[in-house]
Amino acid sequence: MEPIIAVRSLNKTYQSGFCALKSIDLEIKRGEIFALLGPNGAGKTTLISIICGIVNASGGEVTADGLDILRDYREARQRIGLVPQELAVNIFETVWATVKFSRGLFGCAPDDNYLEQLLKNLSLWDKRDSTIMALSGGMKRRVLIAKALAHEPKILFLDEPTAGVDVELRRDMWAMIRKLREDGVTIILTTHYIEEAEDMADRIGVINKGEIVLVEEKHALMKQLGRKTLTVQLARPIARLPTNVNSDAVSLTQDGRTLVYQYTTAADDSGVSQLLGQLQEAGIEYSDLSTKQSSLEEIFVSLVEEKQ
Ligand SMILES: Nc1ncnc2c1ncn2[C@@H]1O[C@H](COP(=O)(O)OP(=O)(O)OP(=O)(O)O)[C@@H](O)[C@H]1O
Repeated sequence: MEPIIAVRSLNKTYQSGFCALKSIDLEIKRGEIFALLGPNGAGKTTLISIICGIVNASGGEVTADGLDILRDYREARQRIGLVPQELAVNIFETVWATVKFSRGLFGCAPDDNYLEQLLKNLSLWDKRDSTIMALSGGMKRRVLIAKALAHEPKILFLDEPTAGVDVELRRDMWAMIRKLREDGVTIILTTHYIEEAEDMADRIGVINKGEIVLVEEKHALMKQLGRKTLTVQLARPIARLPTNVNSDAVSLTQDGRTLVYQYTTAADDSGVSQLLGQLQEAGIEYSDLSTKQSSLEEIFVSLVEEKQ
């Protein structure tokens, strides 16, 4: 299937001479939730801004829903909704006027029923006659989402949608984003909250210093690069590791009560049963076993560090 967004050899050098994007190639699949992760200044906002037609690229090309973002600017832009990081609305306007104006801006026929439902979904219907100024921070963020969705885009970009949002609202927003995906909207989000990507994304792209470091299915990424730690609680403390256990892979805590073994989840044979067999051979009893999977955060940090 044709990707809904195709980015080819995209470069961006700002007027200052700073090269923010270096030959980016990226395809976004129809209907997916794609999370773009990267440290501060990696180029996430620059990339999104180019796709949305806010910043000009220095080279390369981008299509959205098969339309060239430069040649077919209006049509391509009509397919896209953007929730920016910062408030970009007239704070003296009401919520209702804001979304209505936004729909008109993209040349869509008025549809008050759609806008009513949209505001209801975002728990903003009661606030439709309030000015933006009179809303709480979380409500203002929801207005930005309503504004981005007012013209029924097929593609929604969310630039750090939940930064500075409380836990409850964050959970509501995640649920809403999933619902949009069910309705067929393709979602691209940037985030610093790795748990957000871990929880929601189908695929993850990592960008660092203007380069795409990796693009992968989330599950495959976690499987490939994931590490697991097995902790064995011993029934009685021991002074040193038994000689039949490989001391490169297994360590004993100082109090002699716990063994720690790290292994990769990609390998067919984890080595766990071998270790337990060796303990049995050496006559060492254990009282408990637990395993912990490395988080996406640990994977992400190691990926970015590798490239430093
Ligand atoms: N208008 C500009 N002129 C010059 N340099 C810029 C401009 N806008 C951004 N940059 C630089 O480009 C780089 C990428 O910035 P960008 O905002 O795309 O990063 P980001 O990944 O979105 O970061 P953050 O996570 O902090 O939002 C940064 O080094 C930034 O200083």
